[in-house]
Amino acid sequence: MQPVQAPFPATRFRRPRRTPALRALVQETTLAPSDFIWPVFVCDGDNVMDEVPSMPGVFRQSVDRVVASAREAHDLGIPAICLFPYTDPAKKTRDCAEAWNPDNLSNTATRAIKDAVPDLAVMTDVALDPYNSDGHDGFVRDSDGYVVNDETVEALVRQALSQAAAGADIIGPSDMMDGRIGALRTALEAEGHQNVVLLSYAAKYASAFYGPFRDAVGASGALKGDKKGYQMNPANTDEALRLVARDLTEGADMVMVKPGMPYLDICRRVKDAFGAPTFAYQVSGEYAMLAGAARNGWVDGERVMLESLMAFRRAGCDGVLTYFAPEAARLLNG
Ligand SMILES: NCc1[nH]cc(CCC(=O)O)c1CC(=O)O
Repeated sequence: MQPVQAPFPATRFRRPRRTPALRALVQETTLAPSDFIWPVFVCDGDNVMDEVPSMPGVFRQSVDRVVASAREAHDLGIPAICLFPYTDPAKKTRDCAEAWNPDNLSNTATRAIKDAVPDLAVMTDVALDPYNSDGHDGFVRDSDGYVVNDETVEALVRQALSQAAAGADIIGPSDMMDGRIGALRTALEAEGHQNVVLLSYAAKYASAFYGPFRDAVGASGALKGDKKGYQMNPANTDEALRLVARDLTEGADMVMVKPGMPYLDICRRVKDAFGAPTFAYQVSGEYAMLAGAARNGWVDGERVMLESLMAFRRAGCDGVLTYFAPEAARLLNG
């Protein structure tokens, strides 16, 4: 782009900023409820709404309540909901078998939502951490604590197939193992799930901003060590582009950058380089910062929320996973 402008006073940038009507005409980016995917935490029980202490305003919800939330999301114009299970610690094992139980919480909730609100897209998470007594996204090797890759990918395939069978529209592998997108795509094609969308967590960083999420799904206590052996180093950018290229080549339909706000440079580079549907995840720690400051009256909660979400769109994202989805949608709908 070659900006052309006359010298002052022929050019006055404040002219089109003078009134709301003029500002609306020159606005470059838009934000709408259709840009959101709403992540929700599912727990056992009936009529349970259990607030996550480090995420004020975010609740673990039993399946009946999640169905009500799904209906609410659909009514607000939010196209998709993303399920994260809070698994009973007694069901967490080293072989993570609960991950592909057809009747686990995630699959039960998926079926219930698709039954009640068929037009809402359901996204599910592929990774072993909610089911792993070691708290990791993959299997941990006894001898040295290494999170093994290829055996984990086999388990992720079983998990994803159970999610597809339950009716998931979008599957989001968040595990960062190598080769999983190709393995998932091959298995989905072979098992009759040709139309399941893969939204790859392609550039997922080893971030401290996931802390409140790990509380929400009960993984904090279980996790031994950190995830730096499979999630990305926050210092790297070129590697993110290589990962996105790799995942698109293996059959990802959409790609994600995670976390969001501290990584908008990555979003912009990914969108510019590939032009693929690009999403960012405004993660739990980002939510906690904004919602916590708002609760304390230190920032204007509604305005920082909408400004932060618009920033994702400005950075080139087609959409954003955000815990603010229903609140933001209500405001945007006026
Ligand atoms: N597979 C794990 C997973 N899937 C989504 C999140 C984080 C989401 C958030 O912080 O909001 C994480 C946490 C992690 O990698 O430890």
